[in-house]
Amino acid sequence: MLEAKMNQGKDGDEARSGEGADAAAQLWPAPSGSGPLNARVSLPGSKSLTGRELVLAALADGPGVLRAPLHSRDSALMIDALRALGTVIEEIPNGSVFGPDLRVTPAAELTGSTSIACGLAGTVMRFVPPIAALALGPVAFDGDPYARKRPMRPVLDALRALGADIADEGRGALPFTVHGTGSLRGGRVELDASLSSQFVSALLLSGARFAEGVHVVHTGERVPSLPHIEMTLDTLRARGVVAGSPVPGEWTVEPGPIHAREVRIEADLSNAAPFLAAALALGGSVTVPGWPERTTQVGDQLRELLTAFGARAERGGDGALTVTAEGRPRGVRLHIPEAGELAPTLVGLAALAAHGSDGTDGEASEITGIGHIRHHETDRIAALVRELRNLGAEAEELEDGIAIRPAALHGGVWRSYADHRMATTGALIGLRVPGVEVEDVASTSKTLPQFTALWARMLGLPARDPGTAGDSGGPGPVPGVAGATGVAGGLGALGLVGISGTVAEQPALDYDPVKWFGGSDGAADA
Ligand SMILES: O=C(O)C1=C[C@@H](OP(=O)(O)O)[C@@H](O)[C@H](O)C1
Ligand SMILES: C=C(OP(=O)(O)O)C(=O)O
Repeated sequence: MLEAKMNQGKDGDEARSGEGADAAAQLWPAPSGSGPLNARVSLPGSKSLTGRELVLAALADGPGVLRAPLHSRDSALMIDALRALGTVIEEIPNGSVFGPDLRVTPAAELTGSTSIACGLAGTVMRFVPPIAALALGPVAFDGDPYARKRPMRPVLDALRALGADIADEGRGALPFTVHGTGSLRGGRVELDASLSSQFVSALLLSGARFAEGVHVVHTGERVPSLPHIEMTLDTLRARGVVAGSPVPGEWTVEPGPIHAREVRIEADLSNAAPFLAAALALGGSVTVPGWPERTTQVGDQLRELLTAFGARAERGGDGALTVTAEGRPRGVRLHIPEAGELAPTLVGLAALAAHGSDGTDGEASEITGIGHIRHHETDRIAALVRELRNLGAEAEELEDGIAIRPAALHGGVWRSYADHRMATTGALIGLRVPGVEVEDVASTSKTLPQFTALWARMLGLPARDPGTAGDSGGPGPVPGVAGATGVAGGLGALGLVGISGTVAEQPALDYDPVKWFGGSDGAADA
């Protein structure tokens, strides 16, 4: 059994007490401990699959059902967006602690004259505008403060070229208004997707409903996160749509019906990353059940990626993946343009490899091919380097990655920048480094509202009563964050962080897309 102790932050109770305190300013003392772990962690549904299946169900030729979907801030925003456009989405109780199934009844005619909140969800801000173009009437889009900095120009320009009328005052970013006319011509369009694969997925997901379908031709250098485009094609084909990639860098979707279906959403394998990585941080094993035999989720690459750090990864006959390790990650050299979503966890492991077993015998690492993660929930390269240095790491920004040299880590505040994967990376480092306090752990509600409770369960710590926030800290819900609402109601037993959590203003980072990508195409002004 793990010997775990709770880190008590410097300002401890004082920093956490006070009704209505800003959740973003709260510090969550990351539990540290000594292994070995022997844990089994079940995870809710995939963000990327839930988002796609919601969109396709809303565009389908009849009512459909999503079994075991994700319920989180991102999926709640997607549900709200589709409802605003006339889709009926109802909950079907299923007894799961992760929330109900969903019945989706497409609108007879998509309706505009509404507004859509994107939060910080790339999937909502990119996947919904093409649907809005198919609705009748203006649809105004906006999001969290930082969402206005995420690149949108390539997908907005592509939609215009396909026949849409979009007003963005030249920003190439949120806020903008799509003036839907009820239909879109579609056809061939060129677009630079080097900043995000979501630009391509956005056009493909709605493409079957365009009069001429869609043929997307990528014009830039590398397209990141290719498995996510493969996932888009896969979900389309499963609904009878003719979709493919005739040559690398080009994708086609034929016009035609998107068939309604009942679909079971796989567990989120990217959200498995920090949990499986914990086996490398502390030693022992962590098992995630429900690991699909075949999947388009990039999280499946964790089997190889964690092996590179020195772990063993085995998928058992029962469909559970177990990662086992000795309790000290090795240094790595990884080039992972496909797996940017996993990068924060892998960088966290690299920092622990550099720390070594006692801060004196660390190994260097370099993780590259991830320049596009500067455009995720925050500039993840700058944010990771800044927070690692704050804990004593020798970390350096590369143009498309991060280099880490051996150095002893120490405790301190780990800022999250409203980024769920920054928060979970702080928790991972805190397992081995006492005294790490994660600011805004509530940001994990973006894709995993149960993060702190599942983390506690993995460590054999009691999950706190949701009503006792503000005490000595630990893996309970975050004080000052609204309780579970809407579709996620009733998950209190897991002590989840509310999905309607406070939106955090992020500390300023030197976010300069022009500097990093040599052109302003697709990037909002910093
Ligand atoms: O389509 C999707 O569901 C996603 C695509 C990827 O985006 P990028 O291509 O911008 O990396 C990924 O990182 C993101 O978390 C989810
Ligand atoms: C990049 C991510 O999210 P988004 O869908 O908002 O782009 C992510 O979840 O790591």
